[in-house]
Amino acid sequence: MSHAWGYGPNDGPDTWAENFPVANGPRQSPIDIIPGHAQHDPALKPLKLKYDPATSKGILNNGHSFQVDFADDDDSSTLTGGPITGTYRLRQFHFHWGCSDDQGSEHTIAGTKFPCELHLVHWNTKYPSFADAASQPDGLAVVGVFLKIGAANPSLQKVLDALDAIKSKGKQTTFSNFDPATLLPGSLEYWTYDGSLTTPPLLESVTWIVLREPISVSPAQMAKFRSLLFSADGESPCRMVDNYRPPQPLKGRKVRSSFK
Ligand SMILES: COc1ccc(C[C@@]2(O)NC(=S)NC2=O)c(OC)c1
Ligand SMILES: [Zn+2]
Repeated sequence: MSHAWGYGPNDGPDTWAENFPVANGPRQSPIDIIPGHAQHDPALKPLKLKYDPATSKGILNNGHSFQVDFADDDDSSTLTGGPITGTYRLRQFHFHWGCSDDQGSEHTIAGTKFPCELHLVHWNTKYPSFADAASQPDGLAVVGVFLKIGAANPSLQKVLDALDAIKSKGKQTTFSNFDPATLLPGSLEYWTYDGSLTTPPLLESVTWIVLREPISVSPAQMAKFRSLLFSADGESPCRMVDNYRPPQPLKGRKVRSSFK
């Protein structure tokens, strides 16, 4: 049985627990990060992100967001270091955004919302596949990057230029030779905590690594995100906006920082 879920008044985040009871679990994401409550952990290692542009394959409108998918059959594009042990392979990246520039991110910083948030999804190679890893408590590691209104971002523009080809749900096209490292800020300082996927099935398998420094996005570039549709061809058009889950209860979890 397919459990249709979305971000609207009848199928949005407040309804997800009906079909996915883990929505009320002990390690749900996103959260509101309060910098003064985070504890600096000097044992945390620097993040090491090694990405090969040759691994980028395609870009897809999945009806909830859009994602850029990567070849993950070897260790060409990986995350190591940081709070994780071992090697995690890059699987995909995607975004969450709002209907206006005053909302859209999933994580918030002392209540502050950003207009957009990038998620770079990696899976633990101690497991045989992404699908196996997604059900394990140490299976995934997601790097979250905030987007803040400012100058137009040339690297992001390469991604946005592909959106006309994937306007509606189910559309995809090739997206080759893209280096996701060009979407990272200058500093890789981060907060980290144990959490979950932020859409159904909301699996509690994510080590979150949220970067402190945002990247820039222009108002015109935000308008491009909002040109996408949740709906498929032939359905009544529904603009893809506000595809974010609000912060969830911390339930005693500690948030650590890699910086003082
Ligand atoms: C079954 O595996 C899944 C399912 C959904 C997502 C997407 C998402 O729920 N997770 C994050 S993080 N943001 C999201 O929107 C996923 O991403 C790793 C993996
Ligand atoms: Zn996400």
